[in-house]
Amino acid sequence: MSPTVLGRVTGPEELKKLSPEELPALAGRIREFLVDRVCAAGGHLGPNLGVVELTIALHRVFDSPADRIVFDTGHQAYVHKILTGRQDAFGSLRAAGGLSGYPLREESPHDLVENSHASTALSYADGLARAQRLLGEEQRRVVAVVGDGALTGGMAWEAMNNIGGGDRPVVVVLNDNGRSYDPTVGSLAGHLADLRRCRYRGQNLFETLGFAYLGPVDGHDIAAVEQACRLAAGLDQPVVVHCVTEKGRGYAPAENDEADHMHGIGVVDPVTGRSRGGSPPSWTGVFGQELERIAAERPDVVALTAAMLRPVGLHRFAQRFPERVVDVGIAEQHAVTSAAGLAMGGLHPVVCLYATFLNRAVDQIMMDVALHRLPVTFVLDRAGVTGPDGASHHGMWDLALLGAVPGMRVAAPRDPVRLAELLGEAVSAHDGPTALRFPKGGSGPEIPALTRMEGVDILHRTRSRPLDVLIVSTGVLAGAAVRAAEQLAGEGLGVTVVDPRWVLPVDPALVHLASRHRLALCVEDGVRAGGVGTALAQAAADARITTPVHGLGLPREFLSHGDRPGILAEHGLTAQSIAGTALALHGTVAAAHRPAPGAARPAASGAARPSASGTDLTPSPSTDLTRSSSTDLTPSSSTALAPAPDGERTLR
Ligand SMILES: Cc1ncc(C[n+]2csc(CCOP(=O)(O)OP(=O)(O)O)c2C)c(N)n1
Ligand SMILES: CC(=O)[C@@H](O)[C@H](O)COP(=O)(O)O
Ligand SMILES: [Mg+2]
Repeated sequence: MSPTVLGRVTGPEELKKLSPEELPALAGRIREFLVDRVCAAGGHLGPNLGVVELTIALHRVFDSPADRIVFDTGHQAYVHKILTGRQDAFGSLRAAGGLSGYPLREESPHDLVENSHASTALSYADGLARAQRLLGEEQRRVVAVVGDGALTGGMAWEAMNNIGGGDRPVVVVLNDNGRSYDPTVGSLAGHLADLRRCRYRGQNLFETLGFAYLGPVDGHDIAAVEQACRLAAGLDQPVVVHCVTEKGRGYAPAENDEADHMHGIGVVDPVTGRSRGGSPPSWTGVFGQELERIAAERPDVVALTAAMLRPVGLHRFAQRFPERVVDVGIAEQHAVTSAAGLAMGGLHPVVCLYATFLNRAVDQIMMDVALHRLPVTFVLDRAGVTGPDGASHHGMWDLALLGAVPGMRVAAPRDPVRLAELLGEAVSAHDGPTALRFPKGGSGPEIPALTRMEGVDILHRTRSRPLDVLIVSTGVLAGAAVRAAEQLAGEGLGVTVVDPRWVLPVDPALVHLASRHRLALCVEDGVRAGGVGTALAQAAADARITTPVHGLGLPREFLSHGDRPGILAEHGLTAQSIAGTALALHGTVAAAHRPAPGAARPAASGAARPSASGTDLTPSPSTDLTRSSSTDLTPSSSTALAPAPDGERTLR
């Protein structure tokens, strides 16, 4: 096997020059390359090992980027990246500023769609094919590569309906590894299994819907896939090329991994396929265990997942209560409305999703659940900054979206103890929907409260000082907020840190607390605009409270990939930055209200005042105090500060 065959492929043109005899060696080298790089960086290994030959064939038959190749979901596009000139960038896979784990237009003209949310490729393909026809560019082919899992999504069938009903020659390459859904999940799995066994030649769903059908093709036989694709490319109608592949192929640890053939992995030892170090209990694990405990006492509790049984922590629940867990496939919208039906029927459904995938089902949450005030609990894993999966995976929109849903109560546990407590409260609610959000990764230590006041946990207070700053911390930012308060206390400020636990809608107790302070700062691991800070500012304005309310969170932008701590730091969500922001804001507020007739008004400045302790308390990068502060969420700029009266030194 020539080690240089991979190095020679610097783009599709070079790939096309290889002889058929050289291709098995190329496939072997690509597999070695994938195992080496993905085990070192983490990422999607199994899906890519399964599409090596298929992707080689696609790039030899079609002429990308003139022909449009759209990868559904995009987690299986590593081989495509290798073949389109990006081998050298794999050392930085999924790291900040490095190669994205999904197609990314700025990386290459061969990348069309920046995705990760499944089941969209056929719709893109439909639109691209229509556009080409209208523009007279029909010599360009449109190819959608879609997995059997992605094909369980409703959008895929909305597109199939349109494509099959027309005569646009879209080529649908179905990458069927039979892995991404439980055969009991749906009837589609059974139909594909029948097609794989060449049965039901007279009852082919794709043909019935207006597609030509080529297959089943051995997806690891490059010549066979090439032949089928060339045939498909010559047809003047929509066509499905049904390729049968094996997820994780060619790497024993992935082939033998029962979970999902090493679908998505962290950093692992390439020899064993196992991670080298132990990791602390994950939020997901704590949740799964607690739901199982609750379900043992509450026969009405049922769980739903959209093709993510293990990733959302329901594996053990499913083993123990197989009748009480529903995996709907990649079908978040259906999951939500089906949960509404379960609730109408007298059960308490717990819909377990990644926060980013909640976006798919906002209308269903609003109209099918909330309008009917149904007791459905949404558990949003991977909320906030997720990290290496990038822009489409950060679960940063949920607070803003759910904040708009009438009757929705949202909780954000700060530690595993609160997760258990809040989950219990959520499934005890009978009069409307509830949601719980927590991030990706390890759950961390308990953060005890000093006291609980009207359901709000007081995490820190400086009793002997004036009440300068109220920090409202949401969820896991509590630890950073408390450390920030300790730094601020060292600077002579009186600071209170509270964790409302139920963050939306805003608890009136928070508004009252804000009124006792000169300044309120809300910190959240979500988009700032429309989040908890915005809601608190609105509630304060409605109550005619004049304390300025500032928000510290994520900007309304698509944030690229990197590691979670790095991204949080970049956006001012560390103890140091929270303290710096609070200090700077407090300085501005105090200066603005210092009566100094004749004295020059101090210019508002983004710089924190010099630190007595010598600590650099630079405000967060998102706090620009020289402009009308982008973080000032107080609705009316004319509101004046009303300091707490003298003597009001304790919380009430
Ligand atoms: C809307 C949405 N929900 C859930 C997911 C999580 N997810 C990522 S890949 C995947 C399985 C996809 O299966 P398939 O398309 O067959 O690809 P395979 O991994 O088998 O290659 C799922 C459920 C997603 N990406 N998008
Ligand atoms: C493509 C996709 O949506 C999932 O595979 C996701 O990348 C997994 O993320 P986690 O690694 O956080 O489970
Ligand atoms: Mg699959």
